[in-house]
Amino acid sequence: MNNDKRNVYLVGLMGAGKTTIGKALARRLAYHFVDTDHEVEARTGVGLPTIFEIEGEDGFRRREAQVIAELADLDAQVVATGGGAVLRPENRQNLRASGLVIYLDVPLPTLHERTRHDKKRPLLQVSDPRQRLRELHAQRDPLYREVADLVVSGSRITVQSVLNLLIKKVGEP
Ligand SMILES: Nc1ncnc2c1ncn2[C@@H]1O[C@H](COP(=O)(O)OP(=O)(O)O)[C@@H](O)[C@H]1O
Ligand SMILES: O=C(O)C1=C[C@@H](OP(=O)(O)O)[C@@H](O)[C@H](O)C1
Ligand SMILES: [Mg+2]
Repeated sequence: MNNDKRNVYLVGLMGAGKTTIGKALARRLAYHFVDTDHEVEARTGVGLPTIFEIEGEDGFRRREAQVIAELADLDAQVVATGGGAVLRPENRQNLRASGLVIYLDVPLPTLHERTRHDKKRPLLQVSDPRQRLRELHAQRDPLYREVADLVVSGSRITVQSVLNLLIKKVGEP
């Protein structure tokens, strides 16, 4: 991959498969895998719900931005970002400057199905998580598209389909 696109970043809403696809993609590319949520948890020693409880979403966003800024200095990383990483302009800038960005664009019913029993996503612990997902989609879809080099759409995105598009875009890794 060319010089200024050193990493691969996956963006998209909660449940899109950034963590799942990211891990498999890293194996296929022989890149290092980093999940920014896991990195924030490893650094703080507590889970995301606790961080949100103590520091609020803003505190979490600061920590997330710090992790992304550090990753932007590295090479050969597949990075699963958190769904809200695109909210901060500095993150959008860092992603675009240091990697190829892939938007996993998954239909809302699938996202809801995949996340409905989950307790680890603080933003979805509300009385109407479907409505929350709709709102987040309305707010963020334009931002995902703004940063993305590639958009992969569908309810059954496979690592192979991502890999094929990636190769079409930038050639064999
Ligand atoms: N491509 C996929 N096909 C089917 N299920 C998936 C796929 N990607 C993720 N999942 C499932 O959806 C849930 C959320 O996936 P995850 O990778 O954590 O999403 P994200 O990191 O984007 O929030 C997990 O239970 C995972 O097993
Ligand atoms: O969409 C969001 O704002 C968030 C998504 C989560 O990551 P996933 O997208 O991997 O679930 C995690 O960063 C946090 O709960 C906030
Ligand atoms: Mg994830």
